[in-house]
Amino acid sequence: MAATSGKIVQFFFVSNCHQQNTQGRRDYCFAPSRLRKLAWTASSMQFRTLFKPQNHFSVQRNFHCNASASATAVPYLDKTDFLKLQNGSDIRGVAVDGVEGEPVNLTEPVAEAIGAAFAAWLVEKKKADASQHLRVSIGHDSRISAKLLQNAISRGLAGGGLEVVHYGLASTPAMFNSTLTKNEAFLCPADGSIMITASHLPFNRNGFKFFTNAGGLGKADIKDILERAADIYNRFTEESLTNSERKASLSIKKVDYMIVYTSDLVKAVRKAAGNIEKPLGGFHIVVDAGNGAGGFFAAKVLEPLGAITSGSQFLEPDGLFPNHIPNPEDKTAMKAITQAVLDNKVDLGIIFDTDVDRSAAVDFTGREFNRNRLIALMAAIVLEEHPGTTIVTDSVTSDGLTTFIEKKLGGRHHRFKRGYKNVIDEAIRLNSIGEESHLAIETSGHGALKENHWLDDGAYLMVKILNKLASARASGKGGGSKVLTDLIDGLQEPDFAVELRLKINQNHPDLKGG
Ligand SMILES: O=P(O)(O)OC[C@H]1O[C@H](O)[C@H](O)[C@@H](O)[C@@H]1O
Repeated sequence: MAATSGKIVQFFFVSNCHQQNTQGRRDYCFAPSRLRKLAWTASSMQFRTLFKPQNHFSVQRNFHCNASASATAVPYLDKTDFLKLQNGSDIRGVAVDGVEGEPVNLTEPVAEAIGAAFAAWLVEKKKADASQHLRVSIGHDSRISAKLLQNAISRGLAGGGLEVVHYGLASTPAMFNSTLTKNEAFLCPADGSIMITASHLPFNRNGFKFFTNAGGLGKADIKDILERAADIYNRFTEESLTNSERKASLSIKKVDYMIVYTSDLVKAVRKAAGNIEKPLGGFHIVVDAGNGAGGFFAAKVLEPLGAITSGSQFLEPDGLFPNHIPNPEDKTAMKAITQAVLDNKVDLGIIFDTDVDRSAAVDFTGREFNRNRLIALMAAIVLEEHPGTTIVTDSVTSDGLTTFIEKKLGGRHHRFKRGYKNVIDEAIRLNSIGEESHLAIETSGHGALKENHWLDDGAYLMVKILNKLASARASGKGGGSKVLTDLIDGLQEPDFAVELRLKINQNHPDLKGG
């Protein structure tokens, strides 16, 4: 294996893979813990490409992974191992081996147990009896471990008696949307939905976000599911694993749900523009999907609306994220989309994170609409529609933003705990106690609107911005994205802002008892 720079790492999936050495011998690899039962099949797929992923390791893609686990190997894990996979209201773990100090903990059997646990949780939640076949939709982003985890979690769901529908490459907001859509031709609505993603985290991570039509699952639900998963996992037998695999092979269906989701976005822009077929005709807009799942936005949303999208970049899914981290909070990512805007002399640039629940934009001069500026822009748009409404944001927003929302726009700025689910739940709570709020948004680029079912959707935020562009032109105001820039005129910006994130060791003795 040759190195081009830095450290050489050969990546392989620990849970269910083998590497083939030069003599053609297969070396099986498993998580280094107490093995209770062990047997994997060896059907394989192989990748051989030299590339340089986002973490600057030089890596030769040379690994072989089973498409399915046919039988019965589960190393012993206890409840705490499962609970460590909780990341707020998501599940996140390491799914690909090879990064020093980051052993795989999101293996296929673990994912299968989580699927079975979600099935049991959902049946209980929906008070479904055995005759009702609840339906769960599953989508994933571009990560290299996506397919294996999809198949594993599907086995858990199918084993639990649920109908499983695969959407393939999808966005997180589309998955939530599938629980709301009523369209039997696309097997909707789904009773539950799972997005396989670790958002903007490095390529070796992966995880799950869960939805019902009531929204994303909260922290308590995730803990409940992980506790159930630990019990299920340690009760796995050869027979139960074979049975769930058989059920999965008989029951999994596939649909291209992104057709429904993207056409809803297109309809929303057309409607806001007074039912014009191509309200973005003549606008030149570039998209940077960072090789995540958001590439659809150029061809499936902007182009049908009439926009030119040439110069868009990193639209092809590549789970090694070879160009930049797909995250609008990341400086390199913002620099990349800004450069694309300036090089192509376009009206607007749009950037998404890997699973498209975060977004940001760049105006024609290269000015970034991210962090406080994105919130100010969205607040200006929403406050025009709902004068006086409360804008709920995360806690690290600037005082200049508060002044802008309250003094210039006439709204109220309600700062709350960081975390997209926290700000959304807070906005819903405020409405329930009589304080009107139409927007919950974070500096991270996550944002949800009341008019869109509080769906945390980076693509919908961009739709609101596109509506503004289209309506400004329809009313005779030209100037491309200047209309957006003008909306945040008067926003005071901090001269200097730096964010420090401290790694806290949860097991440190100083944290005990306090
Ligand atoms: O799902 P993600 O895009 O990773 O975001 C989930 C959360 O990640 C981090 O904790 C950020 O600080 C939060 O602002 C964000 O809500």
